[in-house]
Amino acid sequence: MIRIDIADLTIHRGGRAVVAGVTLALPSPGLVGIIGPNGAGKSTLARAMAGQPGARTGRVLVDGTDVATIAPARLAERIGYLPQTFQPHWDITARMLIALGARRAAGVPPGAVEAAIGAAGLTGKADRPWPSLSGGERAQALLAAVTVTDPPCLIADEPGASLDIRHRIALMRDLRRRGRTRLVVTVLHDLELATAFCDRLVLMEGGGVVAEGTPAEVVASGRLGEVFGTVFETAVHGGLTVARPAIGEFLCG
Ligand SMILES: Nc1ncnc2c1ncn2[C@@H]1O[C@H](COP(=O)(O)OP(=O)(O)OP(=O)(O)O)[C@@H](O)[C@H]1O
Repeated sequence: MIRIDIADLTIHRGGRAVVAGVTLALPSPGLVGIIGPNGAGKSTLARAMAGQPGARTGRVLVDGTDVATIAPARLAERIGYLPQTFQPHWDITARMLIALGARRAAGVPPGAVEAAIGAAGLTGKADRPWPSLSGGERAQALLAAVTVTDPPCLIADEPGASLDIRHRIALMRDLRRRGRTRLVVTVLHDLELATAFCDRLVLMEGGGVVAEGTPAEVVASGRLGEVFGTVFETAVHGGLTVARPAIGEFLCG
């Protein structure tokens, strides 16, 4: 189990606050989605949670300890961070990347790399040069490299961006399963999947948190349409509130 608390966090980039006075409590377990329009500060917040050093005011606490004071090796064992983009400029294969990921933590069982390759659907492709993998295959390999150690906390920035819909749904199911016993924080642009699968949502705009709670609470806040500048329709499936852009409104308008 792990707990991340963010206390009045402000991060400046390019002379302005791109994360502005954010206070959040993220207790484990659970799947938390960070949503918001482009430039809202989601990735900057996710990186700060993962311990990226840099000038800031306020604090990110991991189990009550300021993340800035935790040794990198210890942090790597506790938090797996999947960046939005990753472009190796050396010759690497998926197997090498996943094996490197496995070295972040002690006690990773023998066979974990092979199992992760299989679970990521990369059997037969794991020894190919990185550039020969498709965008979706690379995304699966990256996620496997981060989750191979089964960290108590996974922070993933748009992990499904290059996946087709079947794989995106499979990914969300996997994150939700992981979120039953771990803390999973993921930046998401697909609001339908975010509202359907996440336990909690954090809606950001202009560096601040404008709504936070269960998907039903965030939808009920009425801020989604305002923040994204679009019209949403909501549906309730089996007690879950799912929001999606009302595409029909635009086709007819
Ligand atoms: N080094 C930097 N210098 C200047 N501005 C920066 C820097 N890093 C980030 N920003 C700005 O900070 C804001 C927040 O960026 P961030 O990547 O956190 O947004 P985001 O919500 O993840 O966006 P997206 O959905 O487009 O990925 C953006 O306006 C970005 O241009």
